[in-house]
Amino acid sequence: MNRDWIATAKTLSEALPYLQRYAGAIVVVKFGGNAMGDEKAMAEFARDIVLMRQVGVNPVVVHGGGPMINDLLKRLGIKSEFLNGKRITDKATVEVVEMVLTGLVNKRIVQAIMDEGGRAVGLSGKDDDLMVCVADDPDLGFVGRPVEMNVQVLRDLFAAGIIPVVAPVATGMNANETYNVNGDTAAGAIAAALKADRLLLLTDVPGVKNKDGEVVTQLSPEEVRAMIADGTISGGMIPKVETALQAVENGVRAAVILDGRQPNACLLELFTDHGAGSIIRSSPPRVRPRDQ
Ligand SMILES: Nc1ncnc2c1ncn2[C@@H]1O[C@H](COP(=O)(O)OP(=O)(O)O)[C@@H](O)[C@H]1O
Ligand SMILES: CC(=O)N[C@@H](CCC(=O)OP(=O)(O)O)C(=O)O
Repeated sequence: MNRDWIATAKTLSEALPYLQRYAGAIVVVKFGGNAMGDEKAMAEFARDIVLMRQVGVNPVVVHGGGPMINDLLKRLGIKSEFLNGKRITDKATVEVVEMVLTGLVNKRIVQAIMDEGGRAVGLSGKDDDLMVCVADDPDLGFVGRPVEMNVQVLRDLFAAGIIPVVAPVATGMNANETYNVNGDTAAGAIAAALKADRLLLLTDVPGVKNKDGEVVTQLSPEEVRAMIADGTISGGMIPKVETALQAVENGVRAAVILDGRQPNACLLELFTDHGAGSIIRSSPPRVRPRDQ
C-alpha cells in the first residue's frame, strides 16, 4: 500500500486521545491579519476550523485585520500610528476600522468556512451586547477595553452547530459609541467569559522568542512579565502575551501563541503530541504531551 496512506491512518489513530479530550471543549481562535495570508491559507485555516467542529469541538473565531485596515486608511489619506501594539483611533479611523473588520474581513472568513462545508455566522462585539467596552487609555482615543461580556449568543450558536466569527468592534456603555478593540484583547475577553479550554493566538511568527531569537515552547506568567520588562517582547506581541496572561488568570486552561501561516497549525496544536508555538499557563509547566 502507498506509504502516505499508512502514515495518514497512523496519524488519525494517534489523534484519538486528543479527539476524546477535546470533545465538547471550547476553543477560541484569534486569527490575526498577518496570519491570514492568501486565499489558499485562508481556505486551509477554514478547513481546520470546520474539522474541529466536526469532531465535537466548539470553536469561536475572533479575527484581526490590521494590515487590511492600514490599506484602506492609506487609500483614504488617513495617517495611523500605534502605541504599544494598539492603534491610536480617532473618529474617522474608528469608522474605517468597523467598515473593514465587519464588512470585509469578517465576511471573508465566514465565506471561507462555508466553502469548506461548515456553518458560520459573523457578528461583532455590538451584536447582542456581546462585548461592552470603556475607553482603554485617553491617549488611544476610541480604543476599547472590554468590561462586560454577554456570551450567551455564542453558546446558542454552539448549540445550533454554528461557528461564530467575531469582529473586534464593540459598543460602549453609551450605545452610540463605537470602540476599536485589539483582536487579541477581544479574543482573550471572550475566552475568559466562556472559560474556554484553549485560546489559540495565531500570528506570523512561530511563537514567543527569547533574546537569542529562539522560540520558547512553554512559558509561565512570571517569565512573560520579565520578557516584557526587559524589552525581549515588544510591539504587537505585547497585547498578545498580556491577553494570554489575563486569559489563564481568568479561568482559561491554557493560551498558545503559534504561527498561523504554518499549514494545519490549529490541528497540530490540538490533536498531536507535537504541539506548536509557545504555550502559557498559570500552573507550573508540564512535560509534553502538553494537553493534560
Ligand atoms: N519576543 C518576541 N517574539 C516573537 N515576536 C515578537 C517578539 N517581540 C515582538 N514581536 C513581534 O510581534 C509580531 C506579532 O504581533 P502582530 O504583528 O501584532 O501580529 P498579528 O497581526 O498576528 O496580531 C511579530 O511579527 C514580531 O515582529
Ligand atoms: C486597537 C487596535 O489596535 N485594533 C486593531 C484591530 C484589528 C487587529 O487587532 O488586527 P490584527 O490582529 O491583524 O493585528 C487595529 O486597529 O488594527
